[in-house]
Amino acid sequence: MKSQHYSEQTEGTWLALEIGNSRLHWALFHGKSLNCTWDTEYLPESVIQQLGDWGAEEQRGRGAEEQRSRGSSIYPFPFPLSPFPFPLLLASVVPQQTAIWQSYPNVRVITLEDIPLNNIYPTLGIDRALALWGAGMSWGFPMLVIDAGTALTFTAADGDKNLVGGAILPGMGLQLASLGQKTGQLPQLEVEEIQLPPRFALNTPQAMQSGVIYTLLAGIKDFIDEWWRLFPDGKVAMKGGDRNLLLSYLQELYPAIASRLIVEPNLIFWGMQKISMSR
Ligand SMILES: Nc1ncnc2c1ncn2[C@@H]1O[C@H](COP(=O)(O)OP(=O)(O)O)[C@@H](O)[C@H]1O
Ligand SMILES: CC(C)(COP(=O)(O)O)[C@@H](O)C(=O)NCCC(=O)O
Ligand SMILES: [K+]
Repeated sequence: MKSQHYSEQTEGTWLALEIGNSRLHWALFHGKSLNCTWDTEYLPESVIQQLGDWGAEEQRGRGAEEQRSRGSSIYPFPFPLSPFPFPLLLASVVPQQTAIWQSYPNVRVITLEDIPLNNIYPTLGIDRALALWGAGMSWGFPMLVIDAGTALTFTAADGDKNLVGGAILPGMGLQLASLGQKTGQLPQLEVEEIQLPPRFALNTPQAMQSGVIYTLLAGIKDFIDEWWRLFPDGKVAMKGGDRNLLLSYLQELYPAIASRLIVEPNLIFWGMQKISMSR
């Protein structure tokens, strides 16, 4: 569990949770200021229920630190929380997970209605809408967001905050995993922080890496080229667990594109911040 600096201030403190298809993404806010972020695995339902119990214990005067040592070993916070439970703003693209988080004592689930983009279609992923809103409101529209997560998504809005649309494809991890799972002879590979593989590979793992990486990069370049043809001054922001690896490859293969990218892991949290401020 990786965390940034945490300060001991609790006034107007709230938690933001984005539930992706691979893991949970957390942020702690004091009012509108983002204090720290961290990622965890999905939590067992019993732990989520325990969070409410911890809140009650806290009110009876037991410290969160003590609860952490007594309680479950799966304590989801990189610091003691007190007073607890903080209000939780939740955005999820995993309905089963959304359902089990309803037991959290003070939760508000963000829906597409909360996001002031025009032309949204009803099944648009809330993570895509929030990231686009957070990026556009922070860096300006027109904005194209590339989310290099479980799925790799492109999501764009024009200068009037109208959704232009986007695209969805399997992310790097998913492409490698599906090759391993759906074939008889290909190994299970995971995303590794490796140098660009040889384009024409002479062994199986490198052939899989070459195929996935070079076609992914060519596809990203093609979408960005088309975006700039439509919106020459349009901005491009990239987020998601594979963003840094993809950025390093883009810097090597397409430096002119890489130099114009805004790479920012917290786009969804900026979107949540804007929404929480306008309520
Ligand atoms: N600790 C980790 N757990 C899972 N995925 C990780 C981790 N660190 C890096 N990744 C990369 O992040 C990608 C998933 O991106 P992420 O933005 O976390 O997904 P999601 O938001 O869909 O849950 C995977 O393809 C993987 O390569
Ligand atoms: C495309 C997604 C699966 C991406 O999820 P992620 O990889 O970020 O976990 C998610 O945004 C989703 O379920 N979208 C609904 C369909 C749509 O956006 O059109
Ligand atoms: K995501």
